Parts: sequence; structure tokens; C-alpha cells
Amino acid sequence: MPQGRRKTPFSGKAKKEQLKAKKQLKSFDFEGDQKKALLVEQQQNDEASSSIRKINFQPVKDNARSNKYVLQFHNESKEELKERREFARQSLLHVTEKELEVVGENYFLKELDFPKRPQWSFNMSRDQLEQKEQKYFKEYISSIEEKFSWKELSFFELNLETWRQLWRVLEMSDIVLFIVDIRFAGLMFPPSLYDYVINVLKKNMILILNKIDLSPVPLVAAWKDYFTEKYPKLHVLMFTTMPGYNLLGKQNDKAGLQIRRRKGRLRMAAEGTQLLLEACKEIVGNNVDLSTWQEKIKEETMLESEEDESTEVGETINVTQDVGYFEHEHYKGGVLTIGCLGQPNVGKSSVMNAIMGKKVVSVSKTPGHTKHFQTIFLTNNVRLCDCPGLIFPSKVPKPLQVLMGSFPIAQLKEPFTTIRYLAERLDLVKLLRIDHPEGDDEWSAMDICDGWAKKRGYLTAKAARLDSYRAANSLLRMALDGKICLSLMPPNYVTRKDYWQNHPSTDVIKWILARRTEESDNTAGSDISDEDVEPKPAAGSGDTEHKKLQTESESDNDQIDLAGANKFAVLNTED
Ligand SMILES: Nc1nc2c(ncn2[C@@H]2O[C@H](COP(=O)(O)OP(=O)(O)OP(=O)(O)O)[C@@H](O)[C@H]2O)c(=O)[nH]1
Repeated sequence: MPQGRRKTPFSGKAKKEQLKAKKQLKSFDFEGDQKKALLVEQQQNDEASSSIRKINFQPVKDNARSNKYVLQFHNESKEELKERREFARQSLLHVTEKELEVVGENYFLKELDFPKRPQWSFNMSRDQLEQKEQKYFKEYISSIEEKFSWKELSFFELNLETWRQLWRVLEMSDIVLFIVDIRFAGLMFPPSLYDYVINVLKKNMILILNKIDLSPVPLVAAWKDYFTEKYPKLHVLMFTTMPGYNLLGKQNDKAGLQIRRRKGRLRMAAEGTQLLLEACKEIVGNNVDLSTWQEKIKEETMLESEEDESTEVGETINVTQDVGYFEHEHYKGGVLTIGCLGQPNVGKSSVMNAIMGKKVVSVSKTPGHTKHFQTIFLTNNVRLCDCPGLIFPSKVPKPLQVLMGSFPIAQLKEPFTTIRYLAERLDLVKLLRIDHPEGDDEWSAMDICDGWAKKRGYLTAKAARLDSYRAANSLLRMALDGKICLSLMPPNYVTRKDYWQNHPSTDVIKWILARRTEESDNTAGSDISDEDVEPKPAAGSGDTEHKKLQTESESDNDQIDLAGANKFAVLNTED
């Protein structure tokens, strides 16, 4: 036998697999599904053996660069996932309304600070700066690992590149605009960021409570008051990027969603924007002349909705390239720079569009859509800067993070504990009008999913069993959109409901919502009648309306999102 490299035994099946893989690699130069699948598979294999999970990974050839800003989270272990799946099969427990009250500091612990940019100077080379930041970030992660186990922590951003985006936006901004989704406001606002912006950077900070169309008006008033009291230097504003949502009146009419849709061009959220302008005026004083911005709002308010919807994505965008060094000077050149920060999916891009009165940055239902910060001039001396969504380290439970939109639903390995979280706080059985799949009266999260799968006819392709996974995904998407609407509450809200019901700021809230018709203040999150849930279709019209609804809601970039607040329409929509 000739001397040389010893061959390892190779089965016929393994040989076949090898040849198949080679064939696939040969077709690498061709664009198409095969190449995409190969790259995603390659990424998944890498991931399985790594402690870091990369999310929204793009299957492109030049992946090193394109995927610089992908979300990176700690990978959950197999045991963790197994434990959670078993938990989802156990009977649901009832959670009282009082337990929806949250105190942010219990989740954003002091020991869980966010990464700050290490000291730098103009004498450092780009490489030196890069290395210093990498070393710092590694040490930062190790220090967290020493104090906490990954299991008890939330998903939070582990991609240094994304934190760098935050550092740059913080450096270049005169005012930091932090945006939260009102439904989860208490668990989206990191006190450590407030402390850093106000006390270390000595900058001003505005908190935008966005998506107020999704929460009851008294609850919005209570959240505003909570933040104003707790963070005295914070300017707190309420906002919706979908004002005039209820322009067409009744909401539980036979036509369901369609009647709640505001028709016409995408317009500026003028009421909310006016309040933002006033807050900015108070902050900048005489340093920047904001009269052009005021003019813009005035013009917009006077405009009739006859104009065309103008979509001008990228028109005035100046995607700022890597800014390694940036020395901040307040109101440099008489320009006010406002940096928009917040967790993924809170509506940062939508807020920018709503302030502009036209679509200038792209919006998506998929969390983590904005990858690189971008700047845009609102007027000749007001500049907005949109930062990618950032998840700060905390102890917010993972199922809740999914509902908050911090984690892309499509990438979830185990959606059922999130359904459990939801079903213990909202009466999903009643809301969805589902029957127990086994005729029982003890419900588990899995039963809810199976009940929904049965109702919607979701079956697996191979064995034609109920597709619980698809049902769970469908329910989570509805929760993200606000069709199934869960809102957390500030401390002591439940015992003081009457007080908030008649609070003076409820009038301002209704004005921001631009509601023209008299409506109940508790539209979101209240009880649902049978009539609301399953409206009888008008003779001969149901089918067409239903189809229209499907096509319109499919668009990922649909700024005037018809789904929005209408939890009454859960049975009218397709996912
Ligand atoms: N109901 C309601 N939905 C909103 C509002 N603002 C934004 N949305 C929806 O929230 C989703 C996320 O909006 P984006 O503007 O893409 O959010 P983002 O914070 O830029 O997201 P990332 O790119 O993940 O950082 C989209 O489906 C929007 O239509 C609002 O005021 N009310």
C-alpha cells in the first residue's frame, strides 16, 4: 500500500451528500433561491455552534459588508427551549389587571448599564480606535457575564457596530428624541440612557410616547404623568403617526376595518409635530430660528387632502458614511440636529415620516429594519437623524420582548410561551371565539394555538395535523400590529382609573389623535361583544371587502396601516 495521507472511511451516502454540496457550490455565481438557501444554511450551521445568533442575515455574496449591522442576540440553549415548550403545554394561570402595572427600574437594573464609547482623541489612528472599541466591548460583555446568567437576561444587542451607531447619533445630536411604543413604555425606557444624556453629555432629551392610537386615552394620560414626575428633565410628548384614524366614525360597523381607515394622502401628524416643535423651541431658545418649521406645519394644516400621496423615499436622504471621529458643537452652523433613538419597531422611521409629512425613510413591520443611521433635513436648519433600533440590556422577560417587537417573529424558535404570556393577560378564547381543540375547558397556550389553527384551517403539509406553529405566528403578528392589544400600565393605575378618566390631558390626547367623532375613551383593550367580533357581512359585499383588506394589509411598507388599533377585526384579516 503506497505511503501517504490515510483516507478516512466514507459511506456511499456521505459521498452522495458531498457531490450534491459541490454541485450547489458550482452554481454559486448564479442569482437565485439555491444560492440564497446555501448561504442561509451556512449561516445557520455556524450559528448552531455559536453562542451568538445573528438575525435578519442577508443571503448575499458580499455578506461580510452587507451584514455588518445584523441584530445579534445570545443564542438560547436547547434545554431552555425544551423547558419553555413544556411550559406552554401547562394550563394557563389567571393574571390580575394589577399585575400589568410595571416599574421600569425592576427590569433595568443599575448593574446592567449600556455600553458607552471609550475615550478617543484626534491623535488616534482609525485602527487604534477600532481596536480600543473592540477591546472595551469584549470586556463589557464579560463583565455582564460575570454578574448574570444569559437565561435571566433579555435579548439585547451584541453587535458592536449597532452600538457604534448609537454613539455617533448621541455625539452628533443636540436633542435626543427617544421613542417608545406606549403599550410597553415602562419597559422600553432605559433610565441609564436618561442619566447619561442629561448628566454626562449635558444634552436635552425628549421622550415620545408613540402609537397612542393603540392604548386607552386615560392610560396614555397616566403614562405621560408617570414619566414627567419621575424624570424631571425629560420633555414628554404623546404622538401617533396615524392621526385621524377614526375620521370615518363608527368602528364596530359591518365593514369593520375598512371604515376605520383614513383615506387620502399620507399627511403630517401635524398635532403631534406642533407639540414637538414647541418642546424644541423651549430647548433651543434663540440659538436656532425654527420659524421655517412652524411655517411648514401651518401649510400642512391648511392643505386639503386632495393632493397626491407623494412617496419620496431617499429623495433628501443623506446616508452618512462611517464617521469615525465627530466633535460635537452645539447647533453647529445654526443647525439643530435631532437624533431619533428607540428599540426596534417602536416607529422611529414612521415618526420621521409623520414629522416630514411624506415618506422619506422606509417603514417595516419587521423589527430591525433600519440598519444604518440616516440623516435628513426637515427644513434648512433642522436635521433629523434616524438610528437603527437598539435593545438595551435588561431583565425584561423574553416573551414580553417578542410582543414589544424587539425580536422578529419569523425568527422565533419557540413562539408558544409568548402566546401563554398573552393569553394569561387577555381573554384570547373570548376574543378569538375559538373552541377547545379537545372539547376540554382547561386551556394551555398550545390549545389556544390549535383552536386558532382549527378556526383558520391551518394544517401541516405532510400529516395534515393542526399547524400550531403557524397559528402562533399569526397571533403574534396580530399582537404586534395591535389587533390583539395588550398594554402595560404605570404603578397604581388600576386603583386610580377614575382619576385618569377625567384627567385634563385627555383632551390634548384626543386632539393629537385628531379624532373628529365622539368616541369611547377606552376603545383599545376593552371588552368585546359578540357583535363586534363576528359582524354579519352586508348582502353581496363581504367577499370583495375581505379581499381588498387582505391585499392592502399585506404590504410591509404600508404607512397608513389599516390594521392598527382595531382589535374588533381579528376575524376579518388574513395574516
Ligand atoms: N398603530 C400604530 N402603528 C404605528 C405607529 N407608528 C408606527 N407604527 C407601525 O409600527 C411598525 C414599525 O414602524 P417603523 O417606523 O418601521 O419602526 P422603527 O422603530 O423605525 O423600526 P426599526 O427599523 O425596527 O428600528 C410599522 O408597522 C408601522 O406602521 C403609530 O403611531 N400607530
